[in-house]
Amino acid sequence: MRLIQNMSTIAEYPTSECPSSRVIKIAVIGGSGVGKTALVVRFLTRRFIGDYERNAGNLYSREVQIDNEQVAIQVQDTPGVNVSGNAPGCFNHVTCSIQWADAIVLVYSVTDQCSFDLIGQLHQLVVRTHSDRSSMPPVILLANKADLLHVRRVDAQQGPLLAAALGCCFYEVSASEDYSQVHGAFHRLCRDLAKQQPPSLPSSGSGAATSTTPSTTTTSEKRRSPLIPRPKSPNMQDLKRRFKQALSAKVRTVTSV
Ligand SMILES: Nc1nc2c(ncn2[C@@H]2O[C@H](COP(=O)(O)OP(=O)(O)OP(=O)(O)O)[C@@H](O)[C@H]2O)c(=O)[nH]1
Repeated sequence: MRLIQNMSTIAEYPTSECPSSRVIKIAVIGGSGVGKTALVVRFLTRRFIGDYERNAGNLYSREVQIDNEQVAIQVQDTPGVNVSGNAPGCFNHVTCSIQWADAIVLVYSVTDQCSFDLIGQLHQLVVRTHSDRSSMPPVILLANKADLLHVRRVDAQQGPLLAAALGCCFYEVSASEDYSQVHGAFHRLCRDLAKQQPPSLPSSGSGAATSTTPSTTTTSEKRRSPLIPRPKSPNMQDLKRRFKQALSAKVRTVTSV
């Protein structure tokens, strides 16, 4: 029960009610099962939760302190992309999330060579999606599941080489074992973004995605089309339900031992 209450600290703010002057939007993209949800939840709550249903795309928000400034972070978790091809809805969601975001986190798992091979294509998608803009959003590359050494399939050198080729920062992390690595990667991205964006007035409605009042939009929002739909509405009920499921599964395991 306490855990579930703590989850409410991932607060959601319709942007009009957001107390922060700055809103940072991050999209997390990668292959299926690479640990995108685990990473997002780890960053936002410090907790690792092992059991997730396949993610259809949830938006998480919370307030964090960056360089003595209160910043609202919105993180869009996107459906996993498959090498074998996804339903068009998945690509629409991913593309939409890329359009919406101020920064992109590309994720692969060190246990899954296919997820590594996908990164080049996903980076291309980011480049194409932002081709009409003057600048690319900052991108970082995360190699997740570093704790699973015995089933590693992607060499440790491959990640940094790919990141250098793509011109982005690289972090090898483990959502399950090490909070500080995960926090370090996301926090650095937020700091870089916060430096780029001047503090702005709270934006209207649900942000860039649905803004129809250019006079109140932020600098980063001005770059974006008002026609871009917001990827997917926040769904805390869904997250709390998953939390309950994970907890009751653990209780069942304990009582059956
Ligand atoms: N050992 C280990 N397992 C992890 C790690 N991160 C995630 N997992 C596990 O990997 C599985 C998939 O994690 P998710 O966070 O659901 O992955 P996802 O990328 O959101 O998956 P989709 O929603 O299907 O695309 C879960 O069983 C997690 O417990 C990690 O760092 N180490």
